[in-house]
Amino acid sequence: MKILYTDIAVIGAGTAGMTAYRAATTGGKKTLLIEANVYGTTCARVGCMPSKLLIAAAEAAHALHAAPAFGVHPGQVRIDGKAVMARVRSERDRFVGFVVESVDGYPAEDKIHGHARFRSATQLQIDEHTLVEAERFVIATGSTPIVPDEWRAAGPRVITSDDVFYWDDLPASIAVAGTGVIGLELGQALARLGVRVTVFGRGGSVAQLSDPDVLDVARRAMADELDVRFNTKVVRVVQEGDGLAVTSEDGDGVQRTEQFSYLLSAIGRRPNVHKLGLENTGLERDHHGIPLYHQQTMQCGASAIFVAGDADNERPQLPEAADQGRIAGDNAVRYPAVQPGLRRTPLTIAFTEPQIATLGASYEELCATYAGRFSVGKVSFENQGRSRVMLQNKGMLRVYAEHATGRFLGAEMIGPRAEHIGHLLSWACQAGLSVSAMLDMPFYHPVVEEGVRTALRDLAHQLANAPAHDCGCIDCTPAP
Ligand SMILES: Cc1cc2nc3c(=O)[nH]c(=O)nc-3n(C[C@H](O)[C@H](O)[C@H](O)COP(=O)(O)OP(=O)(O)OC[C@H]3O[C@@H](n4cnc5c(N)ncnc54)[C@H](O)[C@@H]3O)c2cc1C
Ligand SMILES: NC(=O)c1ccc[n+]([C@@H]2O[C@H](COP(=O)([O-])OP(=O)(O)OC[C@H]3O[C@@H](n4cnc5c(N)ncnc54)[C@H](O)[C@@H]3O)[C@@H](O)[C@H]2O)c1
Repeated sequence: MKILYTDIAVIGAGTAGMTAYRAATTGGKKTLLIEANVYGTTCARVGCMPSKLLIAAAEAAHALHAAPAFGVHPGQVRIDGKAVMARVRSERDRFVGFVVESVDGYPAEDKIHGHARFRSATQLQIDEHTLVEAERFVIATGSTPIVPDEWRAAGPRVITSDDVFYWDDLPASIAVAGTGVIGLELGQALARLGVRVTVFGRGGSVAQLSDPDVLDVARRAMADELDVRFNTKVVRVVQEGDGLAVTSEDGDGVQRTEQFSYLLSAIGRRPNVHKLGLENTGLERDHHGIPLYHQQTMQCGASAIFVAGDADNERPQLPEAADQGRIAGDNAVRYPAVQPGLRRTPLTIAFTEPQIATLGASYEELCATYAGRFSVGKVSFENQGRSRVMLQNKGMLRVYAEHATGRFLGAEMIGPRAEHIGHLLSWACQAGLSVSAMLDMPFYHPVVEEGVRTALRDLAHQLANAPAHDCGCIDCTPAP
């Protein structure tokens, strides 16, 4: 076996790994980037970009469907599934091309192809061909969609989001298991493109939401348009002809078997920390097998091993993979004199319609750590002026602030323009603004942001006139 010596070895050439590699080489260290699969990143190849391309097509179809309510009649609408998927794939390939071009620019001697596995805290084995001796390591191995074995046994019609973006036509029907971000984004987009879709949620969760009031509105908003069945689990999947028979069971134990072309397993993603030989490193790990690490330095214990991106499962989103990769790469260079890097205010956006955003501390986190010490303000978008003008008057925003100081802590929402409102509020949160300082900011008219002002006014009123928010017994309600 070939033996290579290097300062830093980065495992995984996704967003986190590429950012770590660039930080490490910029820091003047000899660095190897090891990738088991094809280059191009999850985000560009099968994640953020192709999913948003599919959603963009779905929005175009939906705009035509919604037009008659404004007195605009587009006539017969025809969705050409082959053309939809051709654009998704060709634009996706363009984005992937840019990433591959970047990797092509890295010196050939810095890149190794193969599956990396720790043999010790200083040595990796790559497949059966190479041993890498390194002083420092960055684990940036990403995550993999979860598919229960009993579903997988039903054959190739049980798929994950990875498969959708390789279709060359839209299917007739699909069952989606999971009401997380992937299940709802893809389920709604496919339904808008004329596919018969049923989404099964084993509980009542909706994407990343935890606030019970927002969740309640979100469940209704999703069910208004989509066949989404909460508290209904998939209990059996059997191949039948060239499709599947999917049996589900609702909260009353009533079972129902229906036929679909596919079942999309969207029940979460598992960090790729297994089959990595972490047991040979001496690192302390949590019950998922993820090494314990410091959230500001990304360092695993006091070791020379750092972790970044979906692999640590802390905030599995693209901007986080980039931030964490940079911090891990910088600190691998500085090791042992590691430094805290910039971790930003948490922000998540689901590109459903209405969009869903959370930022800062979630309601669930506040109830766990701030119970009785925060206040809540809210607005419904039902009668919000601009939202009604656009016929997008669905949703709710709840905003949170520290009771003693009025400092803004976070928000959860489903509603129009949530991708922009999420940014606006997360910037206020990171800047440490108080609710009164936020209310001093300009608000134009007529804009959806006037709804944000209504929620903040309500929050200011709660801060001044009401006792701090009592979360009640959140343990008494069933888990989503
Ligand atoms: C359908 C979908 C939609 C999404 N939409 C969004 C969105 O809109 N916005 C957003 O912010 N985020 C979104 N995400 C999440 C985002 O894509 C991920 O958080 C991000 O891509 C993770 O980057 P990463 O570098 O951690 O992992 P990856 O890009 O997956 O990179 C990990 C790499 O490590 C390699 N690897 C694994 N194990 C080994 C090993 N042992 N040896 C060598 N190589 C190995 C893998 O082959 C892979 O190339 C979406 C994800 C999905 C699936
Ligand atoms: N817009 C975005 O930023 C975006 C889009 C897509 C994905 N992502 C990232 O990808 C990650 C993974 O997404 P996801 O939707 O797969 O996971 P998720 O964790 O968001 O949701 C999984 C859902 O499946 C349910 N579930 C779990 N086990 C189940 C089972 N056995 N049967 C039925 N339901 C079950 C869970 O209750 C949950 O509602 C997300 O955490 C997110 O960070 C982000």
